[in-house]
Amino acid sequence: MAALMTETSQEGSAPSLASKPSPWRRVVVKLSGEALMGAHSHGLDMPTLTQIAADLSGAAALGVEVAVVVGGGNFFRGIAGADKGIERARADSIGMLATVMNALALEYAIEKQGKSARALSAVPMPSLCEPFSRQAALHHLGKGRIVVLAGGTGNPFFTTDTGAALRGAELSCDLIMKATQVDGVYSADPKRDPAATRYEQLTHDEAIAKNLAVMDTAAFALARENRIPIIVFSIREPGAICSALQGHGRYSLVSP
Ligand SMILES: Nc1ncnc2c1ncn2[C@@H]1O[C@H](COP(=O)(O)OP(=O)(O)OP(=O)(O)O)[C@@H](O)[C@H]1O
Ligand SMILES: O=c1ccn([C@@H]2O[C@H](COP(=O)(O)O)[C@@H](O)[C@H]2O)c(=O)[nH]1
Repeated sequence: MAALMTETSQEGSAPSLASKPSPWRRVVVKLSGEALMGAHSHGLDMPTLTQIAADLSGAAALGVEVAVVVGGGNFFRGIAGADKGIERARADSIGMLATVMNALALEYAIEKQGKSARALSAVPMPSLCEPFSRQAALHHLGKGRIVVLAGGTGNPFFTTDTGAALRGAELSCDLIMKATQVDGVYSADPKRDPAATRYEQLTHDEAIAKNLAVMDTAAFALARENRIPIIVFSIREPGAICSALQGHGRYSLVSP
């Protein structure tokens, strides 16, 4: 396990995780729904799903217990539905269903890699997958299975970022890995502001105070309260999850 915390410097200028006193034992990966659509404008791209499933399997092979909270932005976001006139709580229900679709696809793709996986949903739908419970998740993690968590928190008016922070806390994860479209936390949304500058390291307090919207405030606050560090990195790079776990690659570290 200590091998995960390599003493070598990273390829980029991101901060070293090598100084963390204990190695990563259990992590929660927040996987953007949009990451699953590849070059398409929505939906699932099988080669991309396969690549991410291989990366997650590789992470488990490093000896890390891996839980994945999957987003739904490739299919539906509640806020977008509300903008079109759907009552927000109802729109969020549709959004949560989107995350279940992604979780089922990801569970399948991981199993195709020869790695055992279990999808657990915060919105019970037992004919499709197991309902989420802390006990069930810990049981599967203990068996070495990759746990794919669907439905976010199970409640409207939240996002899967908050779901990841919540599951990170209740499953005693020692790291939240935000696998997204950008390679770190910026001073502003880099997709909208080309002058935005990238942080190598910052605190939860700074992320909240400066309203850095790569994750929502509730997620940053929950992680801060439970003293869980977050790394933000681009999932577009093949093997990005394994690299980040080994302290390589480009990421921003958010820590207490
Ligand atoms: N300060 C910032 N630093 C970095 N990215 C930011 C910042 N502010 C906004 N963003 C945007 O946040 C996005 C990531 O969060 P977003 O919530 O959109 O996606 P997600 O939660 O990863 O996944 P999903 O596709 O499932 O909704 C980035 O792609 C980036 O454009
Ligand atoms: O706890 C939650 C998590 C998610 N939702 C709804 O699902 C969509 C998709 O999730 P993303 O985090 O945006 O990928 C989200 O927009 C919400 O509508 C939810 O209601 N509760």
